Amino acid sequence: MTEHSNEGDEPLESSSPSLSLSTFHDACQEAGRPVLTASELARALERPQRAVFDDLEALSASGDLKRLSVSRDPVVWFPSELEDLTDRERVVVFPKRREIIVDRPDQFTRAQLTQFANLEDTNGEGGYRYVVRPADVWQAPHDTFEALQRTIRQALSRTVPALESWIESQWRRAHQFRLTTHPEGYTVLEGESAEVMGNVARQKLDESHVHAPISDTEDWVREGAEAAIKRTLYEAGYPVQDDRDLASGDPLEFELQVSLRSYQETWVDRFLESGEGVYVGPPGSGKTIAAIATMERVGGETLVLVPSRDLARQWAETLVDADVTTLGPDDVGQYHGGQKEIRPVTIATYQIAGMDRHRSLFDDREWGLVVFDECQHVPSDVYRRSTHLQSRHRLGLSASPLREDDRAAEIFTLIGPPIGTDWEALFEAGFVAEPELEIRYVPWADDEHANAYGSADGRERYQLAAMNPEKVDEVRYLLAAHPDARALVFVDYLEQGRDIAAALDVPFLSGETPHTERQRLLEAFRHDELETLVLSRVGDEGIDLPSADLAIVASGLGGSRRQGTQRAGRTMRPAGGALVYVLATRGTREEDFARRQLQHLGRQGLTVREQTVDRDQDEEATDSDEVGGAGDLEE
Ligand SMILES: Nc1ncnc2c1ncn2[C@@H]1O[C@H](COP(=O)(O)OP(=O)(O)OP(=O)(O)O)[C@@H](O)[C@H]1O
Repeated sequence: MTEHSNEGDEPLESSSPSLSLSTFHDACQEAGRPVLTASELARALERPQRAVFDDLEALSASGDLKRLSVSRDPVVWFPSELEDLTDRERVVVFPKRREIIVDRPDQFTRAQLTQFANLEDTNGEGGYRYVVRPADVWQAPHDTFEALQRTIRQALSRTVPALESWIESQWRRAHQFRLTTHPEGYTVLEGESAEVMGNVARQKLDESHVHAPISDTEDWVREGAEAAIKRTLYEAGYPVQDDRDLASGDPLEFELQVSLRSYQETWVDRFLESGEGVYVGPPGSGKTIAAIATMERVGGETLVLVPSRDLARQWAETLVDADVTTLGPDDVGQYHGGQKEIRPVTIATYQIAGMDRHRSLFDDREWGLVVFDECQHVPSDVYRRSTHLQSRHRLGLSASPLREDDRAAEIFTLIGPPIGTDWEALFEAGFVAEPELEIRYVPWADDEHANAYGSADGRERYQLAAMNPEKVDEVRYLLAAHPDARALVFVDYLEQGRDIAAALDVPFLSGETPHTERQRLLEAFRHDELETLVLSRVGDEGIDLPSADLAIVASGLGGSRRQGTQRAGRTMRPAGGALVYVLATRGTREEDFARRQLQHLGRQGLTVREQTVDRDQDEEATDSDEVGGAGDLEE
C-alpha cells in the first residue's frame, strides 16, 4: 500500500471533491474496460495523479474498489463487485467421461463433491478435476439415492440428468444385496428382488456359502462365509452392503486425550455408521490418532496388525502416551518375534498373524475391532485366517489411494470401503505440509558406464542406471545445498548404499543392520544427533521413520507407485517445508519411471518439478544456496 502513497501528512488537494464509485464507473465506461490505473484515471478526470491515487486508496479502504498488482505493470483498480463475478466458482460437467471440472470451488462444494467423486487433479490455480468412479458411488454415505441426488445437485448447482442416471444405476447395483443379522443371530443374505436373488446370487453362490433359502429374497449364510460371499458378488459387479450387527467384543474403556480435527471426526463418524472402512490419507495426516479415536468409540478390545516390529513398538508407545490416551502399559501388548503378550489392545505383525501356530492371537480374546495398518500390504494368509473376524469392526489404514491397487477388491470386501478426504484440503489447511518434489536427471559418470548400459539388457540395464556413480556426487551436492536439513537418502541396492554412506561418512541402515543398531540410528536421527541417514528398501516400509527436511531417492524408481508415495510421504510431516529429490540417470528408462511415479503424486495436487543436471555448472554452484540455479531447465 505504500509504493505510491503520499509521503506528507497533508492531503494534497483537500479542497477538490473526492472520488466516488460512480465517477470511477463512468471513467471505466469511458475507457471501455473494467480496470484502470491511477494515471489513466487521473487523465480522464484531469486531476493530479497523486491526488487521484489517494482517493483510490480511500475507496479501496472502504471496500468499494480492489487493487491488483500485475507483475511489473502498474497497479490496476476495479470495482469490488466485479471480483464476486470473477471469483464465483464455475462447474463444468462431462457426463460421458463422468468428469467434473470446478474452478475455484468453495469448501462446501468440495465437501459435497468428495462424497461421490474422487479428486484426480488440480492445476494449482484453483482448477479441480473430479472423476466419479463406480466405487465412489458405492461408498457414498447416503441412505437413499434421493439423498445422494440432493448432494449431487447441491455440488453441481444444477441437474445433470445423464450423470445422475449413471450414478443412480451404480447406486442401485450396490444396493441389490445386503448382509443382515437374523434375530436368532445368524447372518442372512438379502436380495432386493427375487429376480436378482435367483439370477445372480443363487447362480454365483453354492452350498459352501449358504445353507438354504429362507424366502425368495433371503438365504441363510453359513458361518464364516461372509467374506467369500462379499468377494464373489463384488466380482460379479454387485458390491454387498454389510449391515450386520457387529460384535463389539469385550469392553475396552479409556479416554482419548487429543481433540480430533474435523476431518478426523468425519472419518470416525463414517466408520461408525457402517462398522467397516479404510481411512485413506497422506502420511502424517493423523490416521493413527483417528484409529485410536475409533477404538475409544467402538469400546471393544482391539487387535492392531502392522507390517513390522518397529511399527508395533511405535503403536504401543503412542497408545500408552499419557498425552494421547488414558491406557496404561498393562492394557497394551505386543505380539511378534520379540515378545508375545495378548492384552486388551494387542499389536501384532502380519508375519506372525499369518502363521498357523499363532492362531490363538485371533481367538484368545473377543476382539471388537481389528485395525489393519498399511492395509495395502495385508498378506493373503492373514486375510484367510481372519475371515471369522468379519463379524467384528474392521478398520484399514492406508497412505496410498487404493484405486490402482490390485488388491482394491480384497481390501474393499474384506476390510471395507475407503473413507477418503480431499488431500488438497489437508495440504491447504496446513495439517500436512506439501513437499516439493523434483526429479533431477543426472548424467552418466563417464562414457564407460554409459557404454555398459548401452550393451546391457533387462535387469542389468536397470541396475546400471540405478547405480550410476554420478549419483553419489549428486547426493553430496544436494546435501551441501541444504546444510541444515535432516536428510534421508533412499537406495535400492546395498552396494550403492554402502558407497554413498562411505563417500559421505554417514551411517547406512539396511536389512543387515542389527535390530538394536537400527533403533539406535533412528533414535539419533529423531533427536537431531544425526543429520543424514542412508536407507535401503527396508527403510521404506514397516519402520516408522522420523520426519526429515529432505529426502533424496537415489534409486528405487522401478518400485511401485505406492513406494513413491511412501518415500515422498516420509517428509510430509506437519513441520512443513520438506523437499524431495528423485535422481534418475539421464537418457535411461529411469527417466520414465521417475516421471510416471511422480505423476501419481502430481495428480494428488503436489507440484512436481524437473531439472536436468549439468555437471560442469553444478560444480561451481555447490556452495550456492540456490539449487534451482544449478541446472539447465527442464520441461
Ligand atoms: N487431532 C490431532 N491433534 C493434534 N495432533 C495430531 C492430531 N492428529 C494427529 N496428530 C499428530 O500428527 C502427527 C501424525 O499423526 P499420525 O501418526 O496419526 O499420522 P498417520 O497418518 O498415522 O501417519 P503415517 O501414515 O506416517 O503413519 C502425529 O505427531 C500426531 O500426534
